[in-house]
Amino acid sequence: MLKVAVAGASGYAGGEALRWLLAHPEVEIGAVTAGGNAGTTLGTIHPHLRSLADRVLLETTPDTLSGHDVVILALPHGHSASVSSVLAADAVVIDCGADFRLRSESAWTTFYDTAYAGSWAYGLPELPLAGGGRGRDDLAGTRRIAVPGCYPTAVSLALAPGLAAGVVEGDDVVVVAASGTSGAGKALKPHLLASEVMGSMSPYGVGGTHRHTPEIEQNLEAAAGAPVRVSFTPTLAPMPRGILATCTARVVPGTSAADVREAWRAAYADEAFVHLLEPGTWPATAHVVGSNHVVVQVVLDERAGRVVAVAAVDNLAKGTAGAAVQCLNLAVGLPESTGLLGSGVAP
Ligand SMILES: NC(=O)C1=CN([C@@H]2O[C@H](COP(=O)(O)OP(=O)(O)OC[C@H]3O[C@@H](n4cnc5c(N)ncnc54)[C@H](OP(=O)(O)O)[C@@H]3O)[C@@H](O)[C@H]2O)C=CC1
Ligand SMILES: CC(=O)N[C@@H](CCC(=O)OP(=O)(O)O)C(=O)O
Repeated sequence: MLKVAVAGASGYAGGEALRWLLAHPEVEIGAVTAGGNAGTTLGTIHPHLRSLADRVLLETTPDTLSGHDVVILALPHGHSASVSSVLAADAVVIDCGADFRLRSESAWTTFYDTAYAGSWAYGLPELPLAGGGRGRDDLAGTRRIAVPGCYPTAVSLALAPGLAAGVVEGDDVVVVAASGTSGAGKALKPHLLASEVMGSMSPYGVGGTHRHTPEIEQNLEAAAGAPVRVSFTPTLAPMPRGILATCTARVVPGTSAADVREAWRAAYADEAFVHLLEPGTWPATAHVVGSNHVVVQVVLDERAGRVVAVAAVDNLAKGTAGAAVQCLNLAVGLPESTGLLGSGVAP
């Protein structure tokens, strides 16, 4: 059995990591740690995690996190470098935060206000890469993994097949994506009050300012093998979980609808968690909530000369904690889908 600690277990991502770890046949849950909630029980914070209700949340220190095979960090940005640097080099550390996602220091300093900490192997196993590889090629046996952001997961999986297959241009990618409110974490924020969010949708981070923009470009550039420019607009939707990303990009002249379909079909034909839907059916967040699955659809808009690619993910599952467990599996040499094949919840 693998002994797994979760830091930030009182938050949404940490709680979701525990939910997946409870369903994992090879995992024993070790330390669960928090910030201000240290000293309280998990049952007070996450009453849905019934079997862990009596576990006391510990402080997040090198002592409480040492002695584990795997440590999952679900902390706010800026904390992972100091926490991970004191953990044993042979422990697998999987960071759900943004700290180690970007390979470009200048992109980091443009979009984040903490010091650049470097980059780790990027945890998007299904990402099709230029030249035929996959994101997972970097992950087997790795000890340090950065889990992607939730929007970059949805957008990258929606569009990368077309860029990797050379049927889509990368210089004019436009993305509008809606997220449920849990994407913003559990801390109290005025714009997330029920009376602000219920019955309303609103954009934020508009005008190329959202910090996921460089991460999306990094992924799509890895798929295209060439520079990519993205205009990304996130929106907040009145639902607790889920992301729906609607992405458009110009097609390479001469590309047919069949070429488009084949690029996406081939990219995901063998994937356990990413599913290209039958023509005419479109992704919905309700189809993936509670699961580690991603649903994708693509169509050629012939009048506009653009593909429209849509993906739905659960931001807390494949968008964070499910991905963390998938990366754990790859890092320790277990089958990638171990503990993750459960269905979603509906309605
Ligand atoms: N929510 C989502 O959909 C996604 C989140 N992520 C990433 O996962 C990470 C966690 O996000 P999320 O769960 O949403 O955030 P939450 O605000 O819900 O949880 C944050 C967690 O970090 C703990 N924490 C805060 N400050 C400190 C500190 N100084 N020292 C130790 N622990 C601290 C909190 O403990 P306490 O409450 O006890 O103070 C809590 O357990 C973030 O980096 C986020 O970017 C990534 C993808 C998607
Ligand atoms: C709705 C909402 O506020 N979402 C968050 C994204 C959450 C996430 O995936 O990203 P990180 O891991 O990079 O924090 C945001 O827009 O910042």
